[in-house]
Amino acid sequence: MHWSPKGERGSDQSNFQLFLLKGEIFSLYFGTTLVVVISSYDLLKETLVKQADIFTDKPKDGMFPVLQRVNGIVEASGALWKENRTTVLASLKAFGMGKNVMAEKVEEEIHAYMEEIEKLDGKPTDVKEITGRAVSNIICNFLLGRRFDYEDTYFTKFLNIFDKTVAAASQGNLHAWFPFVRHLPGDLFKAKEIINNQSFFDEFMRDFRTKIEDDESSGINKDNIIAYYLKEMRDKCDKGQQTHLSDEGLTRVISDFMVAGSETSTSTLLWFFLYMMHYPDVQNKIHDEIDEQIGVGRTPKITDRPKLTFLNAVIMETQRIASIVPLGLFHRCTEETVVRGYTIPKDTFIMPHLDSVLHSEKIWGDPHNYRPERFIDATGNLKNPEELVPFSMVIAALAVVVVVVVVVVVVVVVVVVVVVVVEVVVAAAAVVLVVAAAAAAGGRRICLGEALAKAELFLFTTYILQKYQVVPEDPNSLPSFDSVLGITRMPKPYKLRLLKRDAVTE
Ligand code: HEM
Repeated sequence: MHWSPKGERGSDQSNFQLFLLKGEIFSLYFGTTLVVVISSYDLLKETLVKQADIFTDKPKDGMFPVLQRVNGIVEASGALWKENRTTVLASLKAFGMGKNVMAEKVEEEIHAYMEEIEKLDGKPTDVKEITGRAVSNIICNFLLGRRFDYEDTYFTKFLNIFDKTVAAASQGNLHAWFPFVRHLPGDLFKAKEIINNQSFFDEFMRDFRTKIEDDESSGINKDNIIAYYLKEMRDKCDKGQQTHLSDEGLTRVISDFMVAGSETSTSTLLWFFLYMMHYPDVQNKIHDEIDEQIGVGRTPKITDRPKLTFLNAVIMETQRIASIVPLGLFHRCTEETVVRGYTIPKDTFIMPHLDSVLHSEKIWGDPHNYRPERFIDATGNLKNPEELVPFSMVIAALAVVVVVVVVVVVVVVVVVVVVVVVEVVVAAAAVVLVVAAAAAAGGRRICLGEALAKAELFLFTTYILQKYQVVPEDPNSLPSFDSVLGITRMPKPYKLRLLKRDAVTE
Protein backbone atom coordinates (compact mmCIF):
# COMPACT_ATOMS: atom_id res chain seq x y z
CA MET A 1 0.00 0.00 0.00
CA HIS A 2 1.19 3.49 -0.61
CA TRP A 3 -0.14 6.69 0.86
CA SER A 4 0.01 9.69 -1.35
CA PRO A 5 0.99 12.92 0.35
CA LYS A 6 -2.58 14.10 0.24
CA GLY A 7 -3.65 11.05 2.14
CA GLU A 8 -5.15 9.17 -0.80
CA ARG A 9 -4.38 5.54 -0.87
CA GLY A 10 -2.58 4.25 -3.92
CA SER A 11 -2.75 0.56 -4.70
CA ASP A 12 -0.18 -2.17 -4.85
CA GLN A 13 -0.76 -4.95 -7.31
CA SER A 14 0.63 -7.20 -4.68
CA ASN A 15 -0.04 -10.56 -3.17
CA PHE A 16 0.91 -9.11 0.15
CA GLN A 17 -1.87 -6.55 0.39
CA LEU A 18 -3.75 -8.74 2.81
CA PHE A 19 -0.94 -8.83 5.25
CA LEU A 20 -0.59 -5.13 5.85
CA LEU A 21 -2.60 -5.51 9.00
CA LYS A 22 -2.52 -3.88 12.36
CA GLY A 23 -0.73 -5.31 15.40
CA GLU A 24 2.94 -5.48 16.33
CA ILE A 25 3.19 -9.21 15.97
CA PHE A 26 0.94 -11.69 14.26
CA SER A 27 1.26 -14.99 12.48
CA LEU A 28 -0.20 -16.45 9.33
CA TYR A 29 0.38 -19.39 7.07
CA PHE A 30 1.84 -19.25 3.56
CA GLY A 31 0.73 -22.67 2.36
CA THR A 32 1.90 -24.85 5.22
CA THR A 33 4.67 -22.48 6.31
CA LEU A 34 4.23 -20.52 9.53
CA VAL A 35 5.21 -16.88 9.05
CA VAL A 36 5.44 -14.37 11.91
CA VAL A 37 5.18 -10.73 10.86
CA ILE A 38 7.09 -8.42 13.16
CA SER A 39 6.16 -4.74 13.16
CA SER A 40 7.28 -1.63 15.07
CA TYR A 41 10.77 -0.34 15.66
CA ASP A 42 10.97 -1.61 19.24
CA LEU A 43 9.91 -5.13 18.39
CA LEU A 44 12.20 -5.37 15.38
CA LYS A 45 15.07 -4.22 17.55
CA GLU A 46 14.09 -6.72 20.23
CA THR A 47 14.25 -9.56 17.71
CA LEU A 48 16.57 -8.82 14.76
CA VAL A 49 19.08 -6.88 16.85
CA LYS A 50 18.96 -8.03 20.47
CA GLN A 51 18.31 -11.67 19.59
CA ALA A 52 20.39 -11.58 16.44
CA ASP A 53 21.85 -15.02 17.10
CA ILE A 54 18.39 -16.53 16.71
CA PHE A 55 16.93 -14.27 14.01
CA THR A 56 19.75 -13.92 11.47
CA ASP A 57 19.47 -17.06 9.36
CA LYS A 58 17.43 -17.38 6.18
CA PRO A 59 14.79 -19.98 5.18
CA LYS A 60 16.53 -23.30 4.58
CA ASP A 61 15.31 -23.73 0.99
CA GLY A 62 15.88 -20.11 -0.02
CA MET A 63 13.39 -17.83 -1.73
CA PHE A 64 13.13 -20.08 -4.77
CA PRO A 65 12.96 -23.68 -3.64
CA VAL A 66 12.38 -24.66 -7.30
CA LEU A 67 16.05 -23.93 -7.91
CA GLN A 68 17.04 -26.41 -5.20
CA ARG A 69 20.20 -24.60 -4.24
CA VAL A 70 21.03 -22.11 -1.57
CA ASN A 71 24.35 -20.33 -1.62
CA GLY A 72 25.82 -16.84 -1.96
CA ILE A 73 24.74 -14.16 0.53
CA VAL A 74 21.09 -13.11 0.43
CA GLU A 75 19.67 -16.61 0.86
CA ALA A 76 22.52 -18.36 2.62
CA SER A 77 22.83 -18.99 6.36
CA GLY A 78 25.46 -19.89 8.94
CA ALA A 79 29.14 -20.32 8.13
CA LEU A 80 28.50 -20.46 4.38
CA TRP A 81 26.78 -17.05 4.44
CA LYS A 82 29.41 -15.56 6.71
CA GLU A 83 32.36 -16.60 4.55
CA ASN A 84 30.74 -15.48 1.30
CA ARG A 85 29.74 -12.17 2.85
CA THR A 86 33.12 -11.55 4.49
CA THR A 87 34.95 -12.31 1.25
CA VAL A 88 32.79 -9.93 -0.76
CA LEU A 89 33.08 -7.21 1.90
CA ALA A 90 36.85 -7.63 1.92
CA SER A 91 36.95 -7.31 -1.85
CA LEU A 92 34.82 -4.15 -1.77
CA LYS A 93 37.08 -2.73 0.88
CA ALA A 94 40.12 -3.59 -1.19
CA PHE A 95 38.66 -1.66 -4.15
CA GLY A 96 37.76 1.37 -2.06
CA MET A 97 34.16 0.78 -0.95
CA GLY A 98 33.23 3.76 1.21
CA LYS A 99 36.05 5.77 -0.31
CA ASN A 100 36.24 7.92 -3.40
CA VAL A 101 37.25 5.02 -5.66
CA MET A 102 33.74 3.66 -5.32
CA ALA A 103 32.25 7.02 -6.20
CA GLU A 104 34.54 7.25 -9.22
CA LYS A 105 33.03 4.05 -10.63
CA VAL A 106 29.57 5.51 -10.07
CA GLU A 107 30.54 8.81 -11.68
CA GLU A 108 32.02 7.01 -14.71
CA GLU A 109 28.60 5.45 -15.29
CA ILE A 110 26.67 8.65 -14.66
CA HIS A 111 28.62 10.40 -17.41
CA ALA A 112 27.34 7.80 -19.87
CA TYR A 113 23.84 8.06 -18.35
CA MET A 114 23.82 11.84 -18.78
CA GLU A 115 24.66 11.41 -22.46
CA GLU A 116 21.59 9.19 -22.83
CA ILE A 117 19.48 11.75 -20.95
CA GLU A 118 20.77 14.49 -23.26
CA LYS A 119 19.58 12.44 -26.27
CA LEU A 120 16.02 12.47 -24.90
CA ASP A 121 15.95 16.16 -25.71
CA GLY A 122 13.19 16.89 -23.20
CA LYS A 123 10.76 14.40 -24.78
CA PRO A 124 8.29 12.55 -22.51
CA THR A 125 10.00 9.33 -21.45
CA ASP A 126 9.71 6.50 -18.96
CA VAL A 127 13.27 6.65 -17.63
CA LYS A 128 13.05 3.27 -15.88
CA GLU A 129 14.95 1.43 -18.58
CA ILE A 130 17.89 3.78 -18.96
CA THR A 131 18.15 4.31 -15.21
CA GLY A 132 18.02 0.56 -14.56
CA ARG A 133 20.64 -0.08 -17.22
CA ALA A 134 23.01 2.48 -15.68
CA VAL A 135 22.53 1.11 -12.16
CA SER A 136 23.09 -2.49 -13.35
CA ASN A 137 26.20 -1.40 -15.19
CA ILE A 138 27.61 -0.01 -11.94
CA ILE A 139 27.10 -3.41 -10.33
CA CYS A 140 28.82 -5.03 -13.36
CA ASN A 141 31.71 -2.66 -12.86
CA PHE A 142 32.14 -3.90 -9.29
CA LEU A 143 31.73 -7.53 -10.28
CA LEU A 144 33.90 -7.46 -13.40
CA GLY A 145 36.02 -4.37 -13.03
CA ARG A 146 34.60 -2.83 -16.21
CA ARG A 147 31.42 -1.32 -17.55
CA PHE A 148 29.68 -2.14 -20.84
CA ASP A 149 28.63 0.19 -23.64
CA TYR A 150 24.86 0.41 -23.69
CA GLU A 151 24.79 -1.02 -27.21
CA ASP A 152 26.90 -4.05 -26.26
CA THR A 153 24.93 -7.12 -27.36
CA TYR A 154 26.33 -9.27 -24.56
CA PHE A 155 25.26 -6.74 -21.93
CA THR A 156 21.83 -6.30 -23.54
CA LYS A 157 21.21 -10.05 -23.57
CA PHE A 158 22.35 -10.35 -19.99
CA LEU A 159 19.99 -7.58 -18.89
CA ASN A 160 17.07 -9.11 -20.78
CA ILE A 161 17.48 -12.41 -19.01
CA PHE A 162 17.99 -10.66 -15.74
CA ASP A 163 14.77 -8.64 -16.25
CA LYS A 164 12.83 -11.81 -17.05
CA THR A 165 14.16 -13.47 -13.92
CA VAL A 166 13.15 -10.53 -11.77
CA ALA A 167 9.70 -10.37 -13.43
CA ALA A 168 9.07 -14.08 -12.90
CA ALA A 169 10.36 -13.89 -9.35
CA SER A 170 8.07 -10.95 -8.63
CA GLN A 171 4.91 -12.83 -9.52
CA GLY A 172 4.12 -14.11 -6.11
CA ASN A 173 6.41 -17.14 -6.01
CA LEU A 174 3.40 -19.32 -5.21
CA HIS A 175 5.33 -22.50 -5.96
CA ALA A 176 7.46 -21.76 -2.88
CA TRP A 177 4.41 -22.18 -0.64
CA PHE A 178 2.39 -24.70 -2.60
CA PRO A 179 5.00 -27.11 -4.07
CA PHE A 180 2.34 -29.13 -5.93
CA VAL A 181 1.78 -26.25 -8.41
CA ARG A 182 5.22 -27.01 -9.86
CA HIS A 183 3.81 -30.23 -11.27
CA LEU A 184 0.76 -28.70 -12.93
CA PRO A 185 0.79 -28.67 -16.74
CA GLY A 186 1.84 -25.35 -18.31
CA ASP A 187 3.70 -22.73 -16.37
CA LEU A 188 1.06 -20.52 -14.83
CA PHE A 189 3.13 -19.91 -11.72
CA LYS A 190 6.42 -19.36 -13.59
CA ALA A 191 8.35 -22.11 -11.81
CA LYS A 192 9.71 -23.48 -15.09
CA GLU A 193 10.55 -20.00 -16.32
CA ILE A 194 12.57 -19.33 -13.18
CA ILE A 195 14.49 -22.60 -13.64
CA ASN A 196 15.15 -21.85 -17.35
CA ASN A 197 16.22 -18.28 -16.68
CA GLN A 198 18.51 -19.49 -13.98
CA SER A 199 20.31 -21.88 -16.31
CA PHE A 200 20.78 -19.04 -18.85
CA PHE A 201 22.01 -16.91 -16.01
CA ASP A 202 24.46 -19.61 -14.92
CA GLU A 203 25.80 -19.78 -18.45
CA PHE A 204 26.45 -16.05 -18.41
CA MET A 205 28.14 -16.40 -15.05
CA ARG A 206 30.48 -19.03 -16.46
CA ASP A 207 31.20 -16.64 -19.34
CA PHE A 208 31.87 -13.78 -16.93
CA ARG A 209 34.20 -15.99 -15.03
CA THR A 210 36.14 -17.10 -18.12
CA LYS A 211 36.59 -13.49 -19.16
CA ILE A 212 37.93 -12.62 -15.72
CA GLU A 213 40.29 -15.58 -15.73
CA ASP A 214 41.57 -14.54 -19.17
CA ASP A 215 42.09 -11.01 -17.87
CA GLU A 216 43.81 -12.35 -14.78
CA SER A 217 46.23 -14.53 -16.73
CA SER A 218 47.14 -11.55 -18.89
CA GLY A 219 47.76 -9.56 -15.70
CA ILE A 220 45.02 -6.96 -16.14
CA ASN A 221 41.87 -5.95 -14.38
CA LYS A 222 42.22 -7.46 -10.92
CA ASP A 223 40.04 -4.94 -9.12
CA ASN A 224 36.79 -6.84 -9.23
CA ILE A 225 34.78 -9.04 -6.91
CA ILE A 226 34.97 -12.12 -9.13
CA ALA A 227 38.78 -12.07 -9.38
CA TYR A 228 39.07 -11.46 -5.64
CA TYR A 229 36.69 -14.30 -4.77
CA LEU A 230 38.44 -16.74 -7.13
CA LYS A 231 41.84 -15.84 -5.70
CA GLU A 232 40.64 -16.31 -2.11
CA MET A 233 39.13 -19.66 -3.05
CA ARG A 234 42.31 -20.83 -4.77
CA ASP A 235 44.57 -19.60 -1.95
CA LYS A 236 42.52 -21.41 0.68
CA CYS A 237 42.52 -24.63 -1.36
CA ASP A 238 46.28 -24.38 -1.98
CA LYS A 239 46.88 -24.01 1.75
CA GLY A 240 44.58 -26.95 2.47
CA GLN A 241 42.23 -24.70 4.48
CA GLN A 242 38.59 -25.66 4.93
CA THR A 243 36.45 -23.23 2.93
CA HIS A 244 32.84 -22.69 1.92
CA LEU A 245 33.88 -20.62 -1.09
CA SER A 246 32.90 -22.41 -4.29
CA ASP A 247 32.00 -21.90 -7.96
CA GLU A 248 28.34 -22.22 -7.03
CA GLY A 249 28.81 -19.66 -4.25
CA LEU A 250 30.39 -17.21 -6.68
CA THR A 251 27.54 -17.62 -9.17
CA ARG A 252 25.03 -16.88 -6.45
CA VAL A 253 27.02 -13.90 -5.18
CA ILE A 254 26.93 -12.44 -8.69
CA SER A 255 23.19 -12.90 -9.04
CA ASP A 256 22.64 -11.59 -5.47
CA PHE A 257 24.47 -8.43 -6.40
CA MET A 258 22.55 -7.98 -9.61
CA VAL A 259 19.18 -8.58 -7.98
CA ALA A 260 19.78 -6.78 -4.66
CA GLY A 261 21.74 -3.91 -6.17
CA SER A 262 19.84 -3.02 -9.33
CA GLU A 263 16.13 -2.81 -8.69
CA THR A 264 16.53 -1.20 -5.28
CA SER A 265 18.49 1.87 -6.38
CA THR A 266 16.49 2.18 -9.63
CA SER A 267 13.21 2.09 -7.77
CA THR A 268 14.38 4.74 -5.27
CA LEU A 269 15.48 7.05 -8.11
CA LEU A 270 12.11 6.65 -9.85
CA TRP A 271 10.33 7.59 -6.62
CA PHE A 272 12.65 10.58 -6.28
CA PHE A 273 11.76 11.88 -9.78
CA LEU A 274 8.07 11.33 -9.05
CA TYR A 275 8.23 13.36 -5.84
CA MET A 276 10.17 16.11 -7.62
CA MET A 277 7.25 16.48 -10.05
CA HIS A 278 4.71 16.59 -7.24
CA TYR A 279 6.74 18.99 -5.12
CA PRO A 280 8.22 21.67 -7.41
CA ASP A 281 9.04 23.82 -4.33
CA VAL A 282 11.25 21.08 -2.98
CA GLN A 283 12.85 20.72 -6.40
CA ASN A 284 13.48 24.48 -6.63
CA LYS A 285 15.10 24.46 -3.23
CA ILE A 286 17.48 21.69 -4.34
CA HIS A 287 18.28 23.65 -7.50
CA ASP A 288 19.17 26.67 -5.36
CA GLU A 289 21.33 24.57 -3.06
CA ILE A 290 23.23 23.00 -5.97
CA ASP A 291 23.71 26.40 -7.63
CA GLU A 292 25.07 27.81 -4.40
CA GLN A 293 27.32 24.94 -3.37
CA ILE A 294 28.48 23.52 -6.71
CA GLY A 295 27.43 25.92 -9.44
CA VAL A 296 27.30 24.97 -13.11
CA GLY A 297 30.99 25.15 -14.00
CA ARG A 298 31.92 21.64 -12.83
CA THR A 299 30.33 18.24 -12.32
CA PRO A 300 29.25 17.22 -8.80
CA LYS A 301 31.57 15.08 -6.67
CA ILE A 302 30.89 12.75 -3.78
CA THR A 303 32.87 15.19 -1.61
CA ASP A 304 30.03 17.70 -2.16
CA ARG A 305 27.70 15.46 -0.17
CA PRO A 306 28.13 17.08 3.27
CA LYS A 307 27.47 20.50 1.73
CA LEU A 308 24.06 19.61 0.28
CA THR A 309 22.09 19.25 3.49
CA PHE A 310 18.69 19.78 1.94
CA LEU A 311 19.23 17.31 -0.91
CA ASN A 312 20.41 14.72 1.62
CA ALA A 313 17.23 15.31 3.62
CA VAL A 314 15.12 14.91 0.45
CA ILE A 315 16.80 11.60 -0.37
CA MET A 316 16.18 10.36 3.18
CA GLU A 317 12.54 11.49 3.08
CA THR A 318 12.09 9.78 -0.29
CA GLN A 319 13.54 6.54 1.06
CA ARG A 320 11.31 6.79 4.11
CA ILE A 321 8.03 7.47 2.36
CA ALA A 322 8.66 5.20 -0.64
CA SER A 323 9.65 2.31 1.66
CA ILE A 324 10.80 0.20 -1.26
CA VAL A 325 11.36 -3.05 0.68
CA PRO A 326 8.21 -2.77 2.80
CA LEU A 327 8.25 -6.31 4.10
CA GLY A 328 12.02 -6.69 4.40
CA LEU A 329 13.47 -10.04 3.45
CA PHE A 330 12.51 -13.25 5.21
CA HIS A 331 14.64 -14.31 8.13
CA ARG A 332 14.30 -17.61 10.01
CA CYS A 333 14.11 -18.20 13.71
CA THR A 334 16.66 -20.92 14.49
CA GLU A 335 15.53 -21.72 18.04
CA GLU A 336 12.18 -21.71 19.79
CA THR A 337 11.85 -18.37 21.53
CA VAL A 338 9.27 -16.18 23.21
CA VAL A 339 8.53 -12.67 21.97
CA ARG A 340 6.05 -10.50 23.90
CA GLY A 341 4.56 -13.61 25.41
CA TYR A 342 4.12 -15.43 22.08
CA THR A 343 6.08 -18.61 21.46
CA ILE A 344 7.77 -18.64 18.09
CA PRO A 345 8.70 -22.21 17.13
CA LYS A 346 12.09 -23.09 15.66
CA ASP A 347 12.30 -22.61 11.87
CA THR A 348 9.42 -20.12 11.72
CA PHE A 349 9.80 -17.64 8.88
CA ILE A 350 10.12 -14.05 10.11
CA MET A 351 8.87 -11.16 8.00
CA PRO A 352 10.39 -7.85 9.17
CA HIS A 353 7.69 -5.28 8.44
CA LEU A 354 9.99 -2.31 7.74
CA ASP A 355 7.05 -0.30 6.43
CA SER A 356 5.57 -0.24 9.93
CA VAL A 357 8.64 1.69 11.10
CA LEU A 358 9.05 3.98 8.10
CA HIS A 359 5.37 4.95 8.22
CA SER A 360 4.87 4.95 11.97
CA GLU A 361 2.80 7.81 13.36
CA LYS A 362 4.42 7.35 16.75
CA ILE A 363 7.87 7.98 15.26
CA TRP A 364 7.22 10.55 12.55
CA GLY A 365 4.01 12.29 13.63
CA ASP A 366 2.83 12.87 10.08
CA PRO A 367 4.29 9.87 8.22
CA HIS A 368 2.13 10.33 5.12
CA ASN A 369 3.33 13.85 4.43
CA TYR A 370 6.38 14.37 2.25
CA ARG A 371 8.40 16.68 4.45
CA PRO A 372 12.20 16.54 3.99
CA GLU A 373 12.64 19.19 6.72
CA ARG A 374 11.95 16.50 9.31
CA PHE A 375 15.58 15.43 8.78
CA ILE A 376 17.03 18.87 9.47
CA ASP A 377 17.51 20.13 13.02
CA ALA A 378 17.00 23.64 14.40
CA THR A 379 20.61 24.57 13.68
CA GLY A 380 20.31 23.51 10.03
CA ASN A 381 22.26 20.25 10.40
CA LEU A 382 21.21 16.90 9.02
CA LYS A 383 19.57 14.51 11.49
CA ASN A 384 20.05 10.78 11.10
CA PRO A 385 17.39 9.09 13.22
CA GLU A 386 17.97 5.39 13.78
CA GLU A 387 14.32 4.73 12.91
CA LEU A 388 15.09 5.48 9.27
CA VAL A 389 15.48 1.83 8.30
CA PRO A 390 15.19 1.42 4.50
CA PHE A 391 18.29 -0.80 4.65
CA SER A 392 16.83 -2.79 7.58
CA MET A 393 17.53 -2.52 11.28
CA VAL A 394 21.12 -3.37 11.54
CA ILE A 395 22.68 0.03 11.10
CA ALA A 396 21.36 1.08 14.46
CA ALA A 397 22.79 -2.03 16.07
CA LEU A 398 26.13 -1.45 14.45
CA ALA A 399 26.07 2.17 15.52
CA VAL A 400 25.29 1.15 19.07
CA VAL A 401 28.22 -1.28 19.13
CA VAL A 402 30.52 1.34 17.68
CA VAL A 403 29.31 4.04 20.08
CA VAL A 404 29.75 1.73 23.07
CA VAL A 405 33.24 0.82 21.93
CA VAL A 406 34.11 4.46 21.31
CA VAL A 407 32.98 5.39 24.83
CA VAL A 408 35.03 2.54 26.35
CA VAL A 409 38.03 3.51 24.25
CA VAL A 410 37.79 7.18 25.23
CA VAL A 411 37.64 6.24 28.91
CA VAL A 412 40.63 3.93 28.52
CA VAL A 413 42.57 6.60 26.66
CA VAL A 414 41.86 9.18 29.34
CA VAL A 415 43.05 6.83 32.08
CA VAL A 416 46.08 5.48 30.30
CA VAL A 417 47.23 8.67 28.66
CA VAL A 418 48.94 9.72 31.87
CA VAL A 419 51.32 6.79 31.83
CA VAL A 420 51.56 5.39 28.35
CA VAL A 421 52.26 6.76 24.92
CA VAL A 422 48.92 7.87 23.48
CA GLU A 423 49.48 6.54 19.95
CA VAL A 424 49.77 2.97 21.18
CA VAL A 425 46.38 3.19 22.84
CA VAL A 426 44.77 4.87 19.88
CA ALA A 427 46.16 2.22 17.54
CA ALA A 428 44.81 -0.51 19.82
CA ALA A 429 41.47 1.33 19.97
CA ALA A 430 41.28 1.40 16.19
CA VAL A 431 41.80 -2.35 16.06
CA VAL A 432 39.09 -2.88 18.68
CA LEU A 433 36.73 -0.69 16.65
CA VAL A 434 37.32 -2.58 13.43
CA VAL A 435 36.95 -5.92 15.14
CA ALA A 436 33.78 -4.83 16.93
CA ALA A 437 32.27 -3.48 13.74
CA ALA A 438 33.23 -6.63 11.86
CA ALA A 439 31.76 -8.80 14.58
CA ALA A 440 28.50 -6.87 14.52
CA ALA A 441 28.33 -6.90 10.73
CA GLY A 442 29.26 -10.58 10.63
CA GLY A 443 26.46 -11.48 13.05
CA ARG A 444 23.71 -9.52 11.31
CA ARG A 445 22.26 -8.83 7.92
CA ILE A 446 23.08 -5.20 7.32
CA CYS A 447 22.44 -4.33 3.65
CA LEU A 448 25.79 -4.98 2.10
CA GLY A 449 25.32 -2.30 -0.54
CA GLU A 450 24.23 0.57 1.70
CA ALA A 451 27.32 2.73 1.11
CA LEU A 452 27.16 2.14 -2.64
CA ALA A 453 23.42 2.83 -2.76
CA LYS A 454 23.84 6.10 -0.85
CA ALA A 455 26.64 7.23 -3.19
CA GLU A 456 24.47 6.36 -6.21
CA LEU A 457 21.42 8.18 -4.90
CA PHE A 458 23.42 11.30 -4.14
CA LEU A 459 25.33 11.41 -7.42
CA PHE A 460 22.45 10.53 -9.78
CA THR A 461 20.14 13.11 -8.21
CA THR A 462 22.78 15.85 -8.07
CA TYR A 463 23.89 15.35 -11.67
CA ILE A 464 20.30 15.39 -12.92
CA LEU A 465 19.12 18.37 -10.90
CA GLN A 466 22.23 20.41 -11.62
CA LYS A 467 21.24 20.38 -15.28
CA TYR A 468 17.55 19.59 -15.50
CA GLN A 469 14.12 20.39 -14.21
CA VAL A 470 11.95 17.30 -13.77
CA VAL A 471 8.42 17.99 -15.04
CA PRO A 472 5.42 15.77 -15.80
CA GLU A 473 4.57 14.71 -19.34
CA ASP A 474 1.30 16.63 -19.07
CA PRO A 475 1.50 19.77 -16.90
CA ASN A 476 -2.19 19.37 -16.02
CA SER A 477 -1.96 15.80 -14.84
CA LEU A 478 0.62 14.48 -12.41
CA PRO A 479 1.47 10.77 -12.49
CA SER A 480 -0.03 8.90 -9.54
CA PHE A 481 1.76 7.51 -6.50
CA ASP A 482 0.39 4.04 -7.18
CA SER A 483 2.93 1.30 -6.89
CA VAL A 484 3.61 -2.25 -7.97
CA LEU A 485 5.10 -4.60 -5.42
CA GLY A 486 7.54 -7.12 -6.84
CA ILE A 487 11.00 -7.63 -5.43
CA THR A 488 10.77 -3.95 -4.48
CA ARG A 489 7.94 -1.45 -4.40
CA MET A 490 8.22 0.38 -7.73
CA PRO A 491 6.11 3.33 -8.83
CA LYS A 492 3.69 2.40 -11.58
CA PRO A 493 5.22 3.26 -14.98
CA TYR A 494 5.06 6.98 -15.73
CA LYS A 495 6.59 9.42 -18.15
CA LEU A 496 8.49 12.58 -17.29
CA ARG A 497 10.28 15.31 -19.18
CA LEU A 498 13.75 16.49 -18.30
CA LEU A 499 14.01 20.11 -19.36
CA LYS A 500 17.37 21.85 -19.47
CA ARG A 501 17.40 24.37 -16.64
CA ASP A 502 19.01 27.15 -18.67
CA ALA A 503 16.26 26.75 -21.29
CA VAL A 504 13.61 26.85 -18.57
CA THR A 505 15.11 30.02 -17.12
CA GLU A 506 15.32 31.70 -20.53
C1 HEM B 1 18.27 2.01 -2.08
C2 HEM B 1 18.89 0.89 -2.22
C3 HEM B 1 18.82 -0.32 -1.33
C4 HEM B 1 17.92 -0.65 -0.35
C5 HEM B 1 16.71 0.16 0.13
C6 HEM B 1 18.33 -1.94 0.18
C7 HEM B 1 17.66 -2.61 1.20
C8 HEM B 1 18.04 -3.85 1.69
C9 HEM B 1 17.31 -4.56 2.69
C10 HEM B 1 16.04 -4.09 3.40
C11 HEM B 1 17.98 -5.73 2.91
C12 HEM B 1 17.54 -6.86 3.84
C13 HEM B 1 18.31 -6.90 5.13
C14 HEM B 1 17.81 -8.01 6.00
O1 HEM B 1 17.81 -9.17 5.59
O2 HEM B 1 17.37 -7.73 7.12
C15 HEM B 1 19.13 -5.77 2.03
C16 HEM B 1 20.05 -6.80 1.95
C17 HEM B 1 21.07 -6.85 1.01
N1 HEM B 1 21.42 -5.87 0.11
FE1 HEM B 1 20.53 -4.06 -0.10
N2 HEM B 1 19.43 -2.36 -0.49
C18 HEM B 1 19.78 -1.41 -1.42
C19 HEM B 1 20.85 -1.44 -2.29
C20 HEM B 1 21.76 -2.46 -2.40
C21 HEM B 1 22.88 -2.48 -3.31
C22 HEM B 1 23.26 -1.35 -4.28
C23 HEM B 1 23.51 -3.70 -3.15
C24 HEM B 1 24.71 -4.27 -3.84
C25 HEM B 1 25.78 -3.71 -4.11
C26 HEM B 1 22.80 -4.42 -2.11
C27 HEM B 1 23.13 -5.67 -1.66
C28 HEM B 1 22.49 -6.32 -0.63
C29 HEM B 1 22.86 -7.65 -0.18
C30 HEM B 1 23.98 -8.53 -0.77
C31 HEM B 1 21.97 -7.97 0.85
C32 HEM B 1 21.95 -9.26 1.67
C33 HEM B 1 22.77 -9.09 2.93
C34 HEM B 1 22.83 -10.36 3.75
O3 HEM B 1 21.84 -11.13 3.73
O4 HEM B 1 23.85 -10.58 4.43
N3 HEM B 1 21.74 -3.64 -1.68
N4 HEM B 1 19.15 -4.60 1.30
